[in-house]
This record gives sequence, structure tokens and C-alpha cells, in this order.
Amino acid sequence: MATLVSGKPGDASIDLPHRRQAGYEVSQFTIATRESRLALWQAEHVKALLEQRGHQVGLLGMTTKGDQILDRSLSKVGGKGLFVKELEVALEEGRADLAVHSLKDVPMDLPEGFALACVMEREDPRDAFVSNKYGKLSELPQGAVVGTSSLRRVVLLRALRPDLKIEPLRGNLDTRLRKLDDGQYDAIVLAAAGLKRLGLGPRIRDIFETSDMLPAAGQGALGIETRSERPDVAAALSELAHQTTWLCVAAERAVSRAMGGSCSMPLAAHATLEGEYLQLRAAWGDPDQAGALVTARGAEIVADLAEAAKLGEEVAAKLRAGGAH
Ligand SMILES: NCc1[nH]cc(CCC(=O)O)c1CC(=O)O
Repeated sequence: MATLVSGKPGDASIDLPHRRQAGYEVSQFTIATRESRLALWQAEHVKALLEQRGHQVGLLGMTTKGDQILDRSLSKVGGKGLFVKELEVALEEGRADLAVHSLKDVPMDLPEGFALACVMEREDPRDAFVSNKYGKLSELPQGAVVGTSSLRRVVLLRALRPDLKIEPLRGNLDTRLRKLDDGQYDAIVLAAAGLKRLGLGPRIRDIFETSDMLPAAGQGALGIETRSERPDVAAALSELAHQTTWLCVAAERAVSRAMGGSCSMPLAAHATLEGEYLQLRAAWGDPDQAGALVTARGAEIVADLAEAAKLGEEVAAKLRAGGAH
């Protein structure tokens, strides 16, 4: 028996009861996912990682309200939480066991009974400049039209280039790129992570330094949500977690939470681990006052998620002291 249970996960010759005895809990999971190309890529990515560990994994694709509402700015119709609600219903009804999200789109506080069970290693957290005519922001002529619907990108772009005409841009990545290709914009700004995941890296003409365009809390990281009463799922997911990313996003999300919790605020928060120190920078811009940016930073040696969140709260307090509201 001992030789059997020490086999590699995924080895079909090992039957499940032996693995359970050895602490090798192998299960069958269903992942609830949106059906955009990016969401499916992310769900397939997690599926493959779980399968490598011997689990059997299926996908449950669904269209969310956020996917259906393409004509209005999301911040006006209820925020990005619209992307996660239907997936949570599937978890609640037991039709799925986990939901994979872009962490940037996950509300700061999950509804009662749900937990963020895993944060995975972050892709490039930066924003990308995409254009068919210009190589970078500084090459854009006076008054050029730039597409984005993110309030954060609007206030940061205004601070860099007050002359630009910023126009709304909604839809999934393919839709946004098509609108650029149709000639509606001189350039658009998108998260580098999404483009790279979909093999669209060649569309990126320039990547903004975080000092110019501070990323959104959680940008580039994947978060996995489960029902809180599913320690079996959490245990299987613990192997996919990336501790440094988790510490960073805990600090970033704490800034957001302390500033009101909505993910459609004109707020940026970005943390990195520099040696022993968790370095956190945040920026807040008044959407009604062109160019008015409040920035704050902090650094601490943190031992756990709670200490990372405390750093986030301190930086949020500095933002507020500087006039952010
Ligand atoms: N709000 C949309 C969204 N949510 C997650 C990503 C992809 C990048 C990521 O994982 O942060 C994007 C696209 C974008 O902002 O350009």
C-alpha cells in the first residue's frame, strides 16, 4: 500500500481511498466562469493546475450581468460586482465549487458565506498603451482621443496629459481592441496582464511605469472564491497560492476597502515586496477636478495578511489626510 500512496498525483493506477489515507485528498471540482475569452483562459489555467495535482475538473460557463451591459459605464450601473454575482449563485446552489476571478474585479468585501480562498502569482500588474498609430503616450498629438472607462485611468491620464480627450470604452478585450481598430480612438489603455494571457502581447506598444500610471488594487492577480464552508476546496487550492502576491494584494485591497470599498473609484493602489519591506503606493484623483491627484506611500515589514491590511489602512488614512474622499 505504501508504495501506491506515494505515487504521483494524476497517476491513474492509484485509487482514491488510499490517497485519502495518505492525506492526498483528490476531488472532483467544477469551476464557475464567465465566458469572455480572458475569463475562460483564467478558468482553464486553474483547471490545468488542479488536474496536474490529480483532481478532476469541469467548467461551468455563464454570462453575467456585467457582460450583458455594454452600453453604459459600469460605475453607473452597480459596479464590477456585477461580474461576480451570478458565479456566486452557482457556488451557493452547489452547481460549482470555485470561481476564478481577476482580483481587480472582486469587491473588497465578499458576501456572507463566501471567501477568497486563494490568490495566485501575479502577471504583469502594469497598464499598457495600445495604438495603431503611436508608440507611446508622449507621441500622441495635442487633443488626441484616448479610450478608457476606468476612473483610475482617467484621473491618471489627465494628470499626465491634461490636453487629451478621454472617451468611454467598454466591452471585453476583443471588443475594445476592435473599437480601436475601427478608428474610434487614437490609443486605448488596457491592463498588460489580460493582453499577455490572451497572446495579445504584440498589440502592446508601450508599458506604463507604475510611477506614471499606478495600477488598480489587485491588477494582474487571479483570485479564487469559494463558499466559506468548503475547507476541502480551500485545501486543494492552497497549493496554487502565491504568498508574496497575496501579501501585496491584501495591502492594496485594504486601501480600497478603507476608501469606501467600491472598485469603481478613481483609486490606484500597488504594493511590491522590496527585500523585507512591503512597499505600498496609492493615488486618488478627483474626477471633477482635472489634474488633482493625491498620493501616499508606506512601507512595513509585515508577517501576515492582517499586517499587510494594516499598512493599507495607514496609507488610506494618508490619502484622506491629503484630501481624498
Ligand atoms: N476591468 C476589466 C479587467 N479585469 C481584469 C482585466 C485583466 C487584467 C487583470 O487581471 O488585472 C481587465 C482588463 C483591463 O483592465 O484592461
